[in-house]
Amino acid sequence: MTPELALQAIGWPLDDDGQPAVAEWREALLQHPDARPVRVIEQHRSGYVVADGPDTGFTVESLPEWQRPPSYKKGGVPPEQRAAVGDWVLIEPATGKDQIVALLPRRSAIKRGAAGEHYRQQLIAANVDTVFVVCGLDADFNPRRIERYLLLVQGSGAEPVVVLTKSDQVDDVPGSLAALVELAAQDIAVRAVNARDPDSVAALKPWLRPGRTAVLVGSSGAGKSTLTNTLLGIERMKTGEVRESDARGRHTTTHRALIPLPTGACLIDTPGMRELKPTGEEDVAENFSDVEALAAECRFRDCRHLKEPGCAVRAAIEGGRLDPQRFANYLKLGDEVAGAADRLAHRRAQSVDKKAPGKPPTGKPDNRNGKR
Ligand SMILES: Nc1nc2c(ncn2[C@@H]2O[C@H](COP(=O)(O)OP(=O)(O)OP(=O)(O)O)[C@@H](O)[C@H]2O)c(=O)[nH]1
Ligand SMILES: [Zn+2]
Repeated sequence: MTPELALQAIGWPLDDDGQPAVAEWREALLQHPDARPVRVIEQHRSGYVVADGPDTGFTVESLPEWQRPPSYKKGGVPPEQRAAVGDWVLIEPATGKDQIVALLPRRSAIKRGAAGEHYRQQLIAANVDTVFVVCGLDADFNPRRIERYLLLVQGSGAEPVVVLTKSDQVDDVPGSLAALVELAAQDIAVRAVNARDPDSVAALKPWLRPGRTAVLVGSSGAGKSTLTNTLLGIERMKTGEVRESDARGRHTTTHRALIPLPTGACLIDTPGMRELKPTGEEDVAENFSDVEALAAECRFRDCRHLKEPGCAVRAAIEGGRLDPQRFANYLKLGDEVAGAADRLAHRRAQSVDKKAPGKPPTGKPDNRNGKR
């Protein structure tokens, strides 16, 4: 594999003349004749892990101005202007590690609001061509959640494609598609697939041409790992089995940030992209009213649905009326939301402390009674 083709396999938009298909990138390469492009696959405080092809990864020194804390006003660079996963940077040989000398302009940037008192943006992935918003056609099917994801993708520069999985498990696929009819009206592609079937998943190939980068987003159990496996043609990632001993939802998938596909495209898999992290304000009960209704029938009010007698939830699972995976997911999301809610409450308590009367004024307008 030539160096150019190795780069293409991890998303480099290679043109017929061997140069990148982005004019600004060509210019940047001309300005740095000793530099070569690499893609960021991991971001750390001390530096970056980058790749120059499939199955490579090495650390490089970041630009000095990216190492200063964001609060450092003079010469400090705000976090969203520093390289993130998916970014292309130019590196030059230096004593010790190679050194980043430039960040190539982003073709797209997927961001989300970070939970917290102060509004803060978080860059999740850069230079993504396609965001597959994955949603099951089974009980997971939720047009409102799809809209939430689409909102995240909107304005990023990446194209959203809604992928409805588990088409083999439901009778009324047209009915679900009808519920998304407004999306088609907005020119957003919607594809129903059986994520386990390569022929069916082939419907996504138009977005997986060589040099293209895609990400899969969607809630747990939507079928992202299954889709990835089918696209890879091998059993690479562990798909979510019920985590009996680990119902608290530890991730079983082995993490790898850049996954080259046989089609010539690549997938970026960052934890932040796999799911929208709950902010702590979500109501899990709303999404799992079936489980909540069952739980209300358990003999003990504080039933944890493990081995307690008179547990209506376990009875429903054993009787085939409740999908154990759905229940496992209910526990997992419940834990996530509870954890996030704790952090949120903690942070709010801290900010109340700071604004407690008696402290010297901060010079900022007093918004003690204002709404957040
Ligand atoms: N029959 C059928 N089963 C599917 C399909 N897509 C996913 N599944 C099953 O649904 C379950 C969850 O799928 P995963 O691929 O693990 O879901 P995920 O989105 O990767 O979930 P997390 O790793 O928790 O984020 C697995 O048992 C899959 O085999 C599909 O199209 N058809
Ligand atoms: Zn119970």
